[in-house]
Amino acid sequence: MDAEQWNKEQARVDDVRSQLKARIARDEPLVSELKSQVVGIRSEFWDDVTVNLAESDDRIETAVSMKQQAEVLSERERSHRALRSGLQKMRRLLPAPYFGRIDLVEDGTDGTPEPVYVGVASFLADDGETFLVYDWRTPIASLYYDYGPGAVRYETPGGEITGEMTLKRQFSIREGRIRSMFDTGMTIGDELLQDVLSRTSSSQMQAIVGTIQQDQNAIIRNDRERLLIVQGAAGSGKTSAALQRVAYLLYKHRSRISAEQMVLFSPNPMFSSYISSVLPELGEENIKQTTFQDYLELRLGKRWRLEDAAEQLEAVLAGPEADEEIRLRAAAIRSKSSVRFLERIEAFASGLLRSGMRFKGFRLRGRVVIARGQLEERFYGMDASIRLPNRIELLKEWLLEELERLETEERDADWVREEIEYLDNEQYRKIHKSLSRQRRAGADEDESVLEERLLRAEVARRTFRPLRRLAESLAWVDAAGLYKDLFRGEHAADAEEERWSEIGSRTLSALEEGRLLHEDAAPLLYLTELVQGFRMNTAIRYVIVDEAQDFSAFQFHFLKRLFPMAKITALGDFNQAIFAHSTELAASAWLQRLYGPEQTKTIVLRRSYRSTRPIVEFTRSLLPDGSGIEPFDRPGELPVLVRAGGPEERDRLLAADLLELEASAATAAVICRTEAESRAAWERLRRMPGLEKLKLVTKDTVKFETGLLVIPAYLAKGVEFDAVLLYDASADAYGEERLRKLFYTACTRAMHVLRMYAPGEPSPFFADAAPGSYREANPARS
Ligand SMILES: Nc1ncnc2c1ncn2[C@@H]1O[C@H](COP(=O)(O)OP(=O)(O)OP(=O)(O)O)[C@@H](O)[C@H]1O
Repeated sequence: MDAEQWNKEQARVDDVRSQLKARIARDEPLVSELKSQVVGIRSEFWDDVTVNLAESDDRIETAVSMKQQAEVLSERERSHRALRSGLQKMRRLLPAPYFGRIDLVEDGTDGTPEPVYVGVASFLADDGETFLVYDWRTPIASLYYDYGPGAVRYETPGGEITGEMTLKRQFSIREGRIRSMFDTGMTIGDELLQDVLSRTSSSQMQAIVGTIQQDQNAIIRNDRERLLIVQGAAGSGKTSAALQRVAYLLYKHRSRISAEQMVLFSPNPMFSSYISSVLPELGEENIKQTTFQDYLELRLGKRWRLEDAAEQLEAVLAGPEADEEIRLRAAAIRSKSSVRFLERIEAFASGLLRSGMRFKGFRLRGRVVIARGQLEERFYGMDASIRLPNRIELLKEWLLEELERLETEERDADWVREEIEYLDNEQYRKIHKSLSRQRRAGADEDESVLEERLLRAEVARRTFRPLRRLAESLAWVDAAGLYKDLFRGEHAADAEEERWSEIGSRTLSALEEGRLLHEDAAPLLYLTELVQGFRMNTAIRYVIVDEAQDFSAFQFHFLKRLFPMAKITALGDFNQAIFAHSTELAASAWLQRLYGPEQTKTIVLRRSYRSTRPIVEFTRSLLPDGSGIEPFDRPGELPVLVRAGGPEERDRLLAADLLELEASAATAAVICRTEAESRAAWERLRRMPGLEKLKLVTKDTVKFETGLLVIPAYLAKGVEFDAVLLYDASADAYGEERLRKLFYTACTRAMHVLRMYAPGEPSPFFADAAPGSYREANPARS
């Protein structure tokens, strides 16, 4: 880049910055002035309105006066909000007003190229028309991500615009100084990306707007189909794209959709904390984040001891695959997460229209007042065309009426007389108040008769209250009983799932003990909702599912029903499918069918940005179909397999490496297979000199912190570390084929350094790695 160009661009940066500073200086006092006005109006609201309610004229005057004040207040609040948000944007732009420039000659104009500067927010000149900076989410800015110099086109709300791009330039600006500047072709410069990717990790994910790649941009701006599936290699920017997508959608639909109308399903609370700063960094409010486990807890948690996904995984990893119990458990998880089971539950639910429904009767003081049989009789006495949830609703209405009738009837029962003795003072006071009211109203009953009548009514009402609540809650539909039926008698005999009868007896005994295994939670809830009717949330417009390969068929069906007005974005990587119930995303026929092919789009991301080229070359060669994964050309050291004579030696070598890495890496993570292994490793390592500060991450850790840490592989999903030290890469730990994806997931967390320690024979996965893609070290012997 010649000096003249550089100086010109620097002069423009200086100019934009001085306009920003002038505008900030102008608006700052205005914002504080408006704020004090708002606070003032709020506190004086009642002083300034004439409150006089005595005469009707006064009342009108009061209402008018209040309305006027309220209007002034909301107008000031609006202006304050708008000005404050403008100020925040300008402050964000000040250190680096933009990161890109394209020159565009629109078709039908005089041929003069129009420069378009792209930054994190728009900034207009004082004339209110000239864009000094365009927000990266404006339609014209999409050219920056989608094209290189040459013919271009983009969509605007007013139609398509075509033209020619004559220049594409990227900047790295810090504190107002241009640090680097490149003219580029199609892709957004490797140089800048190199620069961004070579940094060390942090406790929070970073925004990537300056270097979004074309395929990522397609994810960010897609707003057509109901379901967007993204299958992307480890580190290909799925989570990043998802978050910039949220920012884009909030901008695009800013007058219609707010952050509360979006929800992101993340794998665990620590991951939520890791990504929580991206949207604020982009000037947007955070959207609600939740986990599927939270939803299950909310719906089922009170009645059951609910196992979570981590506990399930730990159970499956607790012993060798050949272990009979483990094999059975894995088979159960697979079967219960399958589409076949889902369809079987649906068929079972339709069968309930004719027979097999289960209810729980209502008891009052140990006596059955509404028997199961009565409920069944009414249920099956209804017209055959009425759907299950409608029948339940009708039955509930009948139940409430019936309870009311019973309550009236019961008032005269002897037990009521006895219960009256136990009424507390408060109750008595209430009744006497009501008594005197009725007296005033002219009731001519004898005082004591009237009192007794009221007391009896009160006792009956109190006693029936829990029954009424029960009726409302639909807990009288015996959903667990119905679910158990799937594992008993004719239904179990019909099942095609492998080893169903053994799975059945395990399931039944867990349920009897009040334990709900993770794989049973979603199916049980699904069956319950098929019978009782689905609860819906119609306010949510966008649902983002990260680590979507960990969602089962049931969970996707839930999302569809739970959020009927939402578009769903499902991002995942089948190669990181560490749970037995995982979904193949792009290749999954049933997922494609969820909304139908017309409403489904799949985007595949192949390029991996997180790790250096040597790490990607090593990790992809562990996969049977890994050749499709493209490394980004960032140099680094070869992954190392450190052979140790035994666990003690491994600990010593690993501890020495940790201490050495501490100087260069913001975060070095010792990754273990399970929580139990992590805890044991942590106990051993932190006793070594210098490692007292080593942190242990568990599923209860809610905040992601940098430093030296020990973490189980499944919790490390989605996050990244400068250095990864695989605690045990021996055949003992990773000898089984089923652990390949867990091994891959652990290794792909590394950005710059990957070291794997084998205290015994190394895992057979090393034999599959591409020749020369890692080196061996045998430090103790060398
Ligand atoms: N276009 C980009 N520009 C700069 N950095 C990027 C870009 N795309 C991805 N990255 C970086 O690559 C790393 C991995 O991104 P991210 O976590 O979004 O990937 P992922 O596909 O969700 O990974 P995984 O499936 O392994 O969890 C992050 O550090 C992210 O900032």
